[in-house]
Amino acid sequence: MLQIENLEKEFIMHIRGDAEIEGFDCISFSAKAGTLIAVTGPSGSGKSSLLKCIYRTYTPTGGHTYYTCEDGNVVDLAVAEPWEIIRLRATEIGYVSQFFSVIPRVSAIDILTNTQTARGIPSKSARERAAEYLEKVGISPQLWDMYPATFSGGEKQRLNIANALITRPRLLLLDEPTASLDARSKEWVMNMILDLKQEGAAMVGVFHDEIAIETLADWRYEMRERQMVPIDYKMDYAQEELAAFA
Ligand SMILES: Nc1ncnc2c1ncn2[C@@H]1O[C@H](COP(=O)(O)OP(=O)(O)OP(=O)(O)O)[C@@H](O)[C@H]1O
Repeated sequence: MLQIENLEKEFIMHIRGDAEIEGFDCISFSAKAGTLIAVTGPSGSGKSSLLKCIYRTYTPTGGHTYYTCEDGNVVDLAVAEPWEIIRLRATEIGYVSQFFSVIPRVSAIDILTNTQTARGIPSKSARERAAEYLEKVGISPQLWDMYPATFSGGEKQRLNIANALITRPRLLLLDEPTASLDARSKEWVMNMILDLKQEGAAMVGVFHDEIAIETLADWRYEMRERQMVPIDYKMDYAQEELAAFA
């Protein structure tokens, strides 16, 4: 469903005399329907930038991100027109950011309701589903009509995840979805991610949490020296590729 070929990103800082900051180089991997690719690696190695390049928050410097749409068409997200990216984000591709930017003066239940009505779902069923998802991620009913600006970090993160999952995306990008969650919240969130995976979604997620990786990931890569190296013992070819890299 997602085939990434030689994707690269370099940041040119025009206001700093065109200084170059290295992102990543020559990244290739694929994510099939119903699988999750976990990306690990040290801080600053380019993990979030990779997800942002796939989602096209950042424009890659080179390479391809072939995505097979629900209608069977293949779109190269790396070079697709902005209108196409907006359309796919509205219908098929979800993203859970590392930090949730709260919409001011919109309640938690309205955020989840609006996400669905914007996709044409009637408001009554959208609201019912919003309540169901708030319950699933363990947000107390007394908070449903509150503004998330006052929520704890973990509550904001759970709302963030519910907001991405409620649209049932076919491709989901997750940037440290279980960071800042306690064990119980982590379990709720992991179960919801597993449900979506079983429905056939393809996922790429940045993780630091070993339990989440063990529970959710089918393939595991590490960002090392600007490249993505397979490190999962479950993968037959991983050792070979690792040997070639060393
Ligand atoms: N918009 C940007 N402009 C310039 N440099 C950027 C930008 N975004 C990221 N970078 C740089 O790219 C490098 C990789 O950053 P990135 O956020 O992708 O790392 P990361 O592996 O996700 O780190 P962490 O685990 O700490 O979140 C860093 O050196 C960062 O400063």
